Amino acid sequence: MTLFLRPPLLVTARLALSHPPYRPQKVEAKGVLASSCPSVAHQKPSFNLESVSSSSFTAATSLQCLHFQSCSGCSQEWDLDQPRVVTEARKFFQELGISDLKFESGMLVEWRCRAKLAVRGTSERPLIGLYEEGTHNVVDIPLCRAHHPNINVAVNLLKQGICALNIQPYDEDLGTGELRYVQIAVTTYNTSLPAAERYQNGKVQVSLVWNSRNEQSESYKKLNALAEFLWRNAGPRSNSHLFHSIWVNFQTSSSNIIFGNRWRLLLGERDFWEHIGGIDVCLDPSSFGQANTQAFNSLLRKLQKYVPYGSSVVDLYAGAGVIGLSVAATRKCRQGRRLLSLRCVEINKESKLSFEKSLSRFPKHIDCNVHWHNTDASIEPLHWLKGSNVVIVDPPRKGVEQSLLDALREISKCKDSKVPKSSIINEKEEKRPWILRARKATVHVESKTSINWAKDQIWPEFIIYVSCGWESFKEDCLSPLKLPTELSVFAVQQCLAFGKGSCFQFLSWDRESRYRKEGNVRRRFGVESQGMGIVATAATDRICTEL
Ligand SMILES: C[S@@+](CC[C@H](N)C(=O)[O-])C[C@H]1O[C@@H](n2cnc3c(N)ncnc32)[C@H](O)[C@@H]1O
Repeated sequence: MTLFLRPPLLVTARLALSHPPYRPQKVEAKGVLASSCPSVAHQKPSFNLESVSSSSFTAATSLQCLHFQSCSGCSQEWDLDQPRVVTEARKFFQELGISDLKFESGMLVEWRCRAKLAVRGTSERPLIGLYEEGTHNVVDIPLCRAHHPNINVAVNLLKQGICALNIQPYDEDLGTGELRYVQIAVTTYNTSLPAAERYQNGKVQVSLVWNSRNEQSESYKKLNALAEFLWRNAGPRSNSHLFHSIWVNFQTSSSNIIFGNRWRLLLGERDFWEHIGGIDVCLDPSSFGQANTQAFNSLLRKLQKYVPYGSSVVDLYAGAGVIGLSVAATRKCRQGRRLLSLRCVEINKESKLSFEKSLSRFPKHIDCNVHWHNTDASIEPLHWLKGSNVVIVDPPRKGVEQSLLDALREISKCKDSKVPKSSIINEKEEKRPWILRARKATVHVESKTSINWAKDQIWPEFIIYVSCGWESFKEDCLSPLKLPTELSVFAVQQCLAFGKGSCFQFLSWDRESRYRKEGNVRRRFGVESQGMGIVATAATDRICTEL
């Protein structure tokens, strides 16, 4: 019995245009009957090259995706290096007096290293993909061009496992079935390979969202059989080692929330490392991870330069603290200047473990106070802003919460950054236990050398806004900017989603060289830089935002 590990080559005008073909590889599947399993090769291309005028068509910058018409993931097919939102962004910033917006394009296809896909259909004909626009009908996307190719390989193998083992995809209406979603993440961190080969040889972490409460459920045997099927065909002992690990997430809720609270590692390595922004980061499947690894890395490299030495940084919406830690590591001690403190604030308690693991590989010579708090940043926002001169916000698509915007506005209105003391209830007077709990860091590392700085007198001087929602970003950044603010919002990350998050590019407005010429570091970060930069990168995930 043979199975195709790689999706069979689909010969279409679209795919033949520019990118190299997949090489189908035969692997043995022991004891399973896969002959009736569907093959992606049977899909018919819907693309008609003749309908595209030669002048408007450039293979290198076109999506060339078979699923474009039906899938809601992408909304721009041509000129991916000139996303429509860039035009809009230019206009938006020009109206704010910023004309030197730079745009830098990252990978146009195969950039997505993390995907959450719904599993529907039947065991004979599983559908694994995204919802059709405005519906809950799943569109199968086996040849998605945005996905890292190994995500498609994993999906293809998963389909064969579903079919061979008679796994029942989830039925939303009835609440029945076994497999609801799959999250697939690719790590490109493999130091045994030359750097140039790491991306394409990324290893895949699969998380199967299983419709049962726990390991005691009847269907658990089937789940194990599916995991073993994947492992046998593409685990470390197979001809082609694709999988890094296989996890299960138990979820029985009838809501639209993808993940339940219970995660278990079934096979493979627990720790999933990536090297990004100059540091090693560990990302558990339960913690947030950026989808576009390369774009995020590039963003971090830019963002770091905006943080002056000697800063105290608060990273709100921090997830596993990747942004904060990478800033702390790269703004290290230099000529006596260093990052004084880093506080990360994150609502998802699952991110704690990833943060701790990343911290365990944090360069030992970097000495600053590091705190990670598991709480809602919108409760008591002034408490989180106090003591930091740099605020990093990286909110979900809906943008920054009103209470936090209000707090930023309040700070920006205060002369000399002096916020009324009454705004924050002090430690002794605060009676609410949940507020006190939130203020206490869940993870903390104190600096080895005592650092004296007047925490109470430090308030944010500037904000780095990392955004994955253009509409909410516009609203959010207009509100503080309208004010005669002392705050400078000067670096922004924005996902240039062609629709619901497909391709991500970079935009940056960079005054660095001008300021350097002036030789005035203070002005670079001071009240003068009223403008804002925008840097684009990966979005979160697509299904979540559509639900
Ligand atoms: C776009 S992600 C960014 C995560 C992180 N900065 C990174 O790059 O990996 C947004 C994060 O904000 C968290 N979050 C959402 N609402 C929050 C809130 N009110 N307070 C704190 N964190 C929140 C989410 O759990 C998620 O981890």
